[in-house]
Order: sequence, then structure tokens, then C-alpha cells
Amino acid sequence: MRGLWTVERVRAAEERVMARVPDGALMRRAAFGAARVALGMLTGPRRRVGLLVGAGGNGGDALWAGHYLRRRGVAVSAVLLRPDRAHAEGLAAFLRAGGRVVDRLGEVDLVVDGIVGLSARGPLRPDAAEHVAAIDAPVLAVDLPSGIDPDTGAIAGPAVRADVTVTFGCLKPVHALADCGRVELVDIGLGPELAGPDLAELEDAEVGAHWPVPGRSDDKYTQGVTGIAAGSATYPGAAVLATGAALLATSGMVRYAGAAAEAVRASWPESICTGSITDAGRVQAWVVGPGLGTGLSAEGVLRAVLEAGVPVVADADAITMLANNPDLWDARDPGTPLVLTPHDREFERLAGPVGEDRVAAAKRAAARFDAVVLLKGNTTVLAGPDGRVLVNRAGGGWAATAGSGDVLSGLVGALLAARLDPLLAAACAARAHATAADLASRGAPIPASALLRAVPDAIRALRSG
Ligand SMILES: NC(=O)C1=CN([C@@H]2O[C@H](COP(=O)(O)OP(=O)(O)OC[C@H]3O[C@@H](n4cnc5c(N)ncnc54)[C@H](OP(=O)(O)O)[C@@H]3O)[C@@H](O)[C@H]2O)[C@@H](O)CC1
Ligand SMILES: Nc1ncnc2c1ncn2[C@@H]1O[C@H](COP(=O)(O)OP(=O)(O)O)[C@@H](O)[C@H]1O
Ligand SMILES: [K+]
Repeated sequence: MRGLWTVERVRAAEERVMARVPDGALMRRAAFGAARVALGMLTGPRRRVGLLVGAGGNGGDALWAGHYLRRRGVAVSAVLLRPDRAHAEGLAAFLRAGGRVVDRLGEVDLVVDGIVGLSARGPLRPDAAEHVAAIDAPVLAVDLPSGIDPDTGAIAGPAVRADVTVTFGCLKPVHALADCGRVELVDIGLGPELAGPDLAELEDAEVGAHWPVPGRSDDKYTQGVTGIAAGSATYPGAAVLATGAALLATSGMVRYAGAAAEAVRASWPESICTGSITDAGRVQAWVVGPGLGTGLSAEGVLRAVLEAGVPVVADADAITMLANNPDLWDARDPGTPLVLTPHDREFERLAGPVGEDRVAAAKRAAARFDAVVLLKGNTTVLAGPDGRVLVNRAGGGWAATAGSGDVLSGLVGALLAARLDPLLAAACAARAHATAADLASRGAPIPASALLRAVPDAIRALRSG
């Protein structure tokens, strides 16, 4: 797992390390690492670097990095956004090494963004934004791209667009929640002072290791049977996609119950299909909601699923019904795992606007509904009722297509049926989904059915990762 730590936690760890190392040592370590990353980005024949330097430690990092770059023969100029408050030792070192202070960056081969780091609040200030708008070179952001909130990744106005971000000591939430380009982590010795992270991302190999595989003594029942209560006469496709995803995710059995039985049977002859939830047979987890509708019969289906005493993933129309008719919550057996998979509009119906802090929103809803909340997006936020938070970053945006959420719900359901911890089930499903989208796309738009077909390749890739 890759951990991410909030600003408050990073500051506390930094303070403890600073108490036992010489003054300025941490900043020099950080800046030396930043200079190394900058050198790696200077691949052309010309080596001119421009620094944008703000009023604090982030600007100090940039100036010290400029000092180290000068020592390697790079031409370095700096724009000081707050000349009176520029980091004094950093500026002195920069000037000693032959760095030049300029009013505008002019023509350079690399821009180092040292405008603001961990103290960032809100979008870039107008003067900084003006310099950023004029950038015409690759950008290396120091610690984080300026203008983005370090803890929430929110971008409320002008911000730096970084090709590479070099950060120090540990990753911060911004590095998973916003686009920071390639992220390079420089060790400055914070490790021993950092306790457990605030957020975490699963490594591919971990997802692969958790993925259920049949053992020698398994049969079709022991691996967990997934039930799909989705689709309708109007939306049979949602049922086909969710059932297909469950079938491809694990090798046990999938039962489908609902009005799209004929379409599901035609696409997936191996599924066990019935027209009604009442005669569906036993399952170890239910997927409910995609394409189901929100009428009285759909409510009856949702109630039956919530009363079944097995883990449930509630998606799409199921979320809308829970939002519209809170009495439905009474049907749920206490203590039975529930995974809610809203996109932003569904989240808003259920729990109010997501707002700028997606992690806080997901945590709040997870606690309120005693459920795992999987808040969809390019970075999916997954919050458990116990306060754990995982994030999953998709590579591209190729999964942002109609029906791909139906695939995701089938994947989550299958992993719940296989008895994975619900938060882990949701996170592994999100990673397999994003991997399948990238594998299927290879740079071109794809429909959800193509994403679905790539699920086995995604699982293979994760299991060999
Ligand atoms: N501590 C350490 O040992 C180490 C620290 N390190 C480095 O220090 C960085 C943290 O430094 P920091 O705390 O001094 O503040 P920093 O982020 O540079 O902000 C400066 C000033 O910017 C302003 N400002 C705010 N928002 C703004 C906006 N949107 N747009 C424009 N300006 C904005 C605001 O000033 P204001 O104008 O509000 O008075 C604020 O005070 C950290 O990210 C890392 O790079 C590393 O060397 C490792 C060791
Ligand atoms: N910009 C994006 N980048 C990557 N994945 C995305 C993006 N937007 C949405 N997704 C993913 O695509 C799926 C879309 O789900 P959803 O909106 O419910 O679609 P539908 O209801 O049409 O099936 C989710 O898994 C979500 O995380
Ligand atoms: K920065």
C-alpha cells in the first residue's frame, strides 16, 4: 500500500525531524532531490531553468534547487513573487552560485514551480497566475502544483499544470486526488516519524494477491455465488453488463433475477436466470440497482435484497430509491456489509453535495450509513464505516462512458460474494475496472462492453503485477 499523509501530519513529522537535525538540513535534502529530478528533465541541448519563487519554504526549496543546478552548470533565473519575503538563506545561496533574479521568466527549457506548497490556500493569486499563464516549457512542481489544495486536491481557479511533481518525505493527498503529472518522492528522513497514513492506494500486486482464485477443492458454490438484481424491460443492457462482470471476475456462479432474464441468458448462457427475486435461490452477495428503475416493484426488489442477510452492493437506481425513501433503510439487517457506489449526482441525492473535499464527503456518508462508500471519478475515493480510506487513480478517462458503472457494480458484487473485506472488495474492483479500461482503450474511446471484455486481461495483469 502506498500511504498519503495530510498536511497536519506532515508538519508534525517534519517538526520532530527538524528538532534533531541541523537548521536547514531538511530543506537542503529536499532541494537537492528536486535539482536531481530537474536535471533528469533537461534532456535537450539547452539547459535554461526558470524558477517561480513564492513567499515561503516552497520558494526556499526552489532557490536551493537553483543553487544546486547552478553548480552543475545550468543557467538559472528566478522570478521572486514576494521579493521582501523570499526565503533568505535560499536566495543568498542562489545568488552566490550565480543565479539571476529577473522580472519575467523569458525563454527557458524548464520551469520550477516554487510558488506555494503545504501552506497553499485557494487558487493562485492573480500575480502568480499571470506568470503561470505565460509558461511555455515543461513544468516541475515543487511538493505540489501551486493552486491545488494539498489535502483535498480541489482546484478552485488558476493552478499550475505540472509535468512532474517532486515531493518530499511522503506523498500527500493531492498526489492522488489531483493531476500532478509524474510524482517523484524524495526521502528526507520523515519515515520514522510518520505513523499510519490518512489515505492509501493499493499497489497492483496487492490487488492481484487479493483476487480470489479457485483452489483444488473448490466447486462452483464454495467460491461464493453472486446475485444480480438489475435491469428492466427498458434497460436490459445494465443487467447484461453487471452479470457479465460478475461472471468474469470470479469463477463461481452468478444468478440473475429480474425482468431482463431473456437478454441476460442470451448473452451469458452460463448465468442462472429467473424472472423474479423471490425464486432466485441462495447467493453470498447481491448487486442491486443498475437499470432497475425506481417504481414500486423495484422498491420491492431492493427491500428483498437488503433483507437477505448477505453483503449488498447498491448502485444507481438503488441509491436513488434509498435517497427518496429512507424507510427502505429499515429493511437492512444490521451488521450486514453494504457498499454504495454513487457518482456525484447520486451522492448528492443521498447525502448532500460532495463539495470540494471528496474524501471528507465519502467519510461522512460512510459513517452515516454504516456502509462502504465508493465515490466514483477519475480518482475514486473509497471510505469504510470504520474510518479507513483508500483511493484508486484511473490512468485515463476512458471509463467515463455509459454502462461502465454497471460493470463496476458486478465486479464489486463478485468480490463480496467471494468474501473479501467490503472496503477491499470495492477497491480491488475499482482497480480492475480502471485497468480494464486502459487495456481495452489503448488510446481510443471504448464502449462499456469493450471494457467488460478486457476484465480477464486486467485480472491477469494485476495477478502478475
Ligand atoms: N518545513 C520543512 O522543514 C520543510 C519544508 N519544505 C518546503 O516548504 C513548503 C512549505 O513552506 P511554508 O509553510 O513556508 O509555505 P509555502 O507553502 O511555501 O507557502 C508560502 C506562502 O504562499 C502564500 N500562498 C498561500 N496560498 C497561495 C496561493 N494560492 N497562491 C499564491 N500564494 C499563496 C502564503 O503567504 P501569504 O501571501 O498568504 O502571506 C504562504 O505563506 C513545503 O511545501 C516544502 O516545499 C521542504 O523544504 C521540506 C522541509
Ligand atoms: N473521468 C473519469 N476517469 C476515469 N474513470 C471514470 C471517470 N469518470 C467516471 N469514471 C468511472 O466510470 C464509471 C462510471 O459509472 P457511472 O457514472 O455510474 O456510469 P453508468 O451509470 O452509465 O454505468 C465509474 O466506475 C467511474 O469511476
Ligand atoms: K509548488
